[in-house]
Amino acid sequence: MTLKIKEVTKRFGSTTAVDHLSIEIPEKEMFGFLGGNGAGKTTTFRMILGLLDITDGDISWNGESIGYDKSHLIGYLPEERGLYPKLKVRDQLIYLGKLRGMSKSEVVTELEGWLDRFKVPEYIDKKVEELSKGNQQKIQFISAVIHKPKLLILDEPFSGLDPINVEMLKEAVVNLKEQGTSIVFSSHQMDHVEELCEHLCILHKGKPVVQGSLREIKKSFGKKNLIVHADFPVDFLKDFAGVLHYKSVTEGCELQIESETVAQRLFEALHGKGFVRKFELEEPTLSDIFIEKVGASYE
Ligand SMILES: Nc1ncnc2c1ncn2[C@@H]1O[C@H](COP(=O)(O)OP(=O)(O)OP(=O)(O)O)[C@@H](O)[C@H]1O
Repeated sequence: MTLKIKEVTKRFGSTTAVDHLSIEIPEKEMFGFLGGNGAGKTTTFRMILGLLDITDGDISWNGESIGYDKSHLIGYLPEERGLYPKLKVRDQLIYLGKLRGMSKSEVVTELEGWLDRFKVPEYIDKKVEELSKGNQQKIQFISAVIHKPKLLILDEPFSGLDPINVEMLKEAVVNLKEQGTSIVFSSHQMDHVEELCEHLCILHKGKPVVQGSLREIKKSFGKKNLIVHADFPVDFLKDFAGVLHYKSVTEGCELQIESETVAQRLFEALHGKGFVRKFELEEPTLSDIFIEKVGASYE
């Protein structure tokens, strides 16, 4: 089971929201779909769901064209949450589950399982409007997964959740992946993507600017974060050529450097000045990569 997005373009009049995007997402994969505001993420999701026509290109699921008729295979947690406030959780989910071909008893069994898992079994008889925003989000998540979709699209799944609920939802998402669900997920919180995704794509103005495995992407960026802890003042390092950012910390400094060769020069400059307790080159974070690739041309 593979989702294939092939050379997909979407135009709204003179605006090109998605521009020649190609992605493949296999089974048991959690794929990170990143981009700044207006990059084209939601537009892509809506094309996958068949809610928007594709201007050019093709999206297929397991070799077959995808569209509205495949909606029972897909689960979607939209960024703008949309539950009926006056309905009880049970009735809401029965309604949504039936739309996806489930019987009432199947929905109730699944729903009870999920509510137990989220430690809120009593919510079954509550109206949505009686729940806090974060708890409404749990219900919306359940509504996206209750029919056991093969492909799950999560738009900013963790926004608005407290750290305990973030962990609970992460665990649920990882379990679904392990059971075989393909998951595409967008987030502005890079640490979540870094923790959960093996592959990712960063979109900028509709075009993919970084794409591939997280490990390879990091490797190709080189180690540009340097940590220096020393028993003597190290602020003279900030004046060296190739030092892009300098931050003083209690034990020394943290630097961003142009390339690994700059680190070699700094290492030599520290020689004989005193005791150096730490000199460590670190891989860039996903946030560093995002800022370098997208930030440079950000409006
Ligand atoms: N129905 C529409 N009509 C015209 N333009 C649209 C429409 N939907 C989206 N756009 C434009 O397409 C571009 C991509 O928007 P999209 O909502 O896909 O971005 P996004 O990456 O989801 O952003 P965000 O992170 O802010 O949710 C934007 O320039 C947006 O204004």
